[in-house]
Order: sequence, then C-alpha cells, then structure tokens
Amino acid sequence: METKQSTEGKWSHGKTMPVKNVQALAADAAELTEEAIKRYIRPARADDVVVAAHGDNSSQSIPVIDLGRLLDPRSYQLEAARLRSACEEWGFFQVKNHEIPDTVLENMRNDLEHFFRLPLDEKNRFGQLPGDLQGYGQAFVESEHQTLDWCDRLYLVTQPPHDREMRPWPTTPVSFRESIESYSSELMRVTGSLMAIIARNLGVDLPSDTYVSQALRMTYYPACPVAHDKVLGISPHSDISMLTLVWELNMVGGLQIKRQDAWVPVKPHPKALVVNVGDFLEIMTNGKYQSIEHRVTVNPHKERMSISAFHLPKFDMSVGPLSEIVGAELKKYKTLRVDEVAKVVFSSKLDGKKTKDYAMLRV
Ligand SMILES: O=C(O)CCC(=O)C(=O)O
Ligand SMILES: [Fe+2]
Repeated sequence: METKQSTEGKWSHGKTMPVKNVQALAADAAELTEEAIKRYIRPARADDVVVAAHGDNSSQSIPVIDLGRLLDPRSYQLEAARLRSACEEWGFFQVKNHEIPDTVLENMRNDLEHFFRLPLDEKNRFGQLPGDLQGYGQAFVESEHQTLDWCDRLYLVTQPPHDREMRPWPTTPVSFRESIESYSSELMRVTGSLMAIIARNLGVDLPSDTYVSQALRMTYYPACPVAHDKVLGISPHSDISMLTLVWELNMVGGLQIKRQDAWVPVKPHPKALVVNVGDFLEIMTNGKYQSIEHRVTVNPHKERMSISAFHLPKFDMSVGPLSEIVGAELKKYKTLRVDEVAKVVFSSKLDGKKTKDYAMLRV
C-alpha cells in the first residue's frame, strides 16, 4: 500500500543503473584509449548521413522565431504564421528576443560552470539516490551491455514550486539555488508566451495545466579526444515534453536533428534558445505537430554544456488527442496518464521515438 505522501513520489518513477562519472573518466587523459571507453563506442551505422553545416539563411538551418514580433500586435500575424510553419514543418526552431535578462543568464552560466568544476565528491553530495533520477549523475542506463552516453547531468524538478525536492539542489556555489529559481521562472514565462500562441495557431483552448511542470536537465559533455566519431553525447531520442527549451550555454555545437533521414546540425545562436516540440504536444495534436528525433555528438577538443528545460502537463493528468483537432479524423494515439508514460520513458535507454511507439494506436 502507498503510505508515503511525499512530493518525491511524483517524479521518482524513473530509475537508472549507476555508471562511471564521465568527466572523471575523461580527465584521466593518459588512460584514455578506445579500450578504456569501450562502453561508449557505437557500432558504425550505414544510415548515419550528416548534412554539411550551412550558412544562416540556408534551407537546412532551423527557423529563427522572434518572440518580440510575436508579442507585438503589429507583427503578430506574420510571425505567428512563421511559428506555425516551424511547428508543422520542422518541430524545432530557435527563439530570439526572449527578453531573459542578461544577469539571469550570466548567473546561471557562472554557477553551473562552477558546479561542474567542483571535485567529484562535492558534486556527489547532490547525487542521485538509488531509484531516483533527480540530482547529479547519469540516466537512461538499463543494462550492463548498452552503449553509454558521454555526459553527466544535474537533473532537477523545478516547477511547480510545491513539487520541488530540495535535497539534490546544490548549495555550492551559494548563489546556485537562486540562479536556478530565476532561470526556471524566466523559462516558464517564455514557454507560456509560446504555448499561448501555439494554442491560437491550432485554434484550441490549451489549459495552462498542460505545461505547468518543469524539469531542468543541466548537461556536461566532456571533450572526447579518442574515437569521438564513434561516441555520442546523447543517443537519438525525442523528448517526452510538451515543449523543450534548450540553452547551449557555452556556444559549442553538437546538437543534430533528424530530418528526411539525415542529421542536420543546429548552429548555436548567441542570443537564442532552441525550442522543440515534444511527444505530448504530438499526441495532443494527433500528430499535426511532431516531435523530432535528435542527438548530441561530442567534440574532440571542447567540452559542451547545455540546459534543457522540459515543460510537461501535470503528472496526474491524462493526455490524449484533443477532440477539436481530431474532428472527423481517426485518433492516432491513446489517452494516457502522464506519470505512466514517464515511467516507461525514464527507466530505459533513450532510443528513438519511444513515447510514440507506446502511445500510438495501431488501427
Ligand atoms: O544538449 C543538448 O543540446 C540537447 C540535450 C537533449 O536533447 C535533452 O536533454 O533531451
Ligand atoms: Fe532531447
């Protein structure tokens, strides 16, 4: 019988097997051989086509949406049409003019960099506990035999405030909790603005409790001087969220999105966040907007840091295709509880569009 009424219960469904700290492994440069990192080496794949990086105006660059223009009645219509086509045709875009104050970004960057540079023992004071995913560590490890991702992360549930479990929130540096709090609120604001316009574009009334939960995954990808072309920072996956906002905070590229069976690199934009459609938005729109598979490659010389902010419906909500969108069409997805889907996705290896496979109705 469930007796514990703690907030932990809401988010502790996922679990992972413990593996080595990647930053510590990478720091031991003299020992870094292909043999030493064999758990990270992937079999070569014939379908691994990467599109060459293009200039900013290329048809192979993800669209850049201007939030300032979306919020200005004079430019709304044109920019909202651009947002609609970004959601329909790409599933990924960058958002500029988000008006997140520079100090919020700088504090967050400084504190996260500071945290990742702490000795491992210090970071592990805020480590994951067995059976939970929050805190510092690794994720999505379900077997001794799977290929591992070349990254460490600090994962925290940040919204709504009453769902927070403070133990894994670092207290070193001392300003870190405050920086996370401010960053989290700003990202909620940007997400709220985008979701309101996405709902208008879709002609639906999306209740705000479909994007009230937020989790931040702060990821450190060490440089990988050995066999970097056979190692991935994050395996191909789609995000379980409604909308994910990613900040590539030290401007090192590596994110690639799958488009027409090839991988398209996303060039970091100094003033923009990357936004992507998640699985729950795909389900609610009955596939009108689709979540897109993406992955992160590693750099032989440079470390990379990013913060993914996942925005999700309330955990005890059931999510399915919205009847206003389905209309006379067939429903393509089941209606499922958010925590049920999360449990499946968070406890196993990242592998393509797993939520879709789980939620799709085979008619
Ligand atoms: O690091 C990135 O750019 C993206 C990470 C990502 O895909 C994720 O956290 O789900
Ligand atoms: Fe992702």
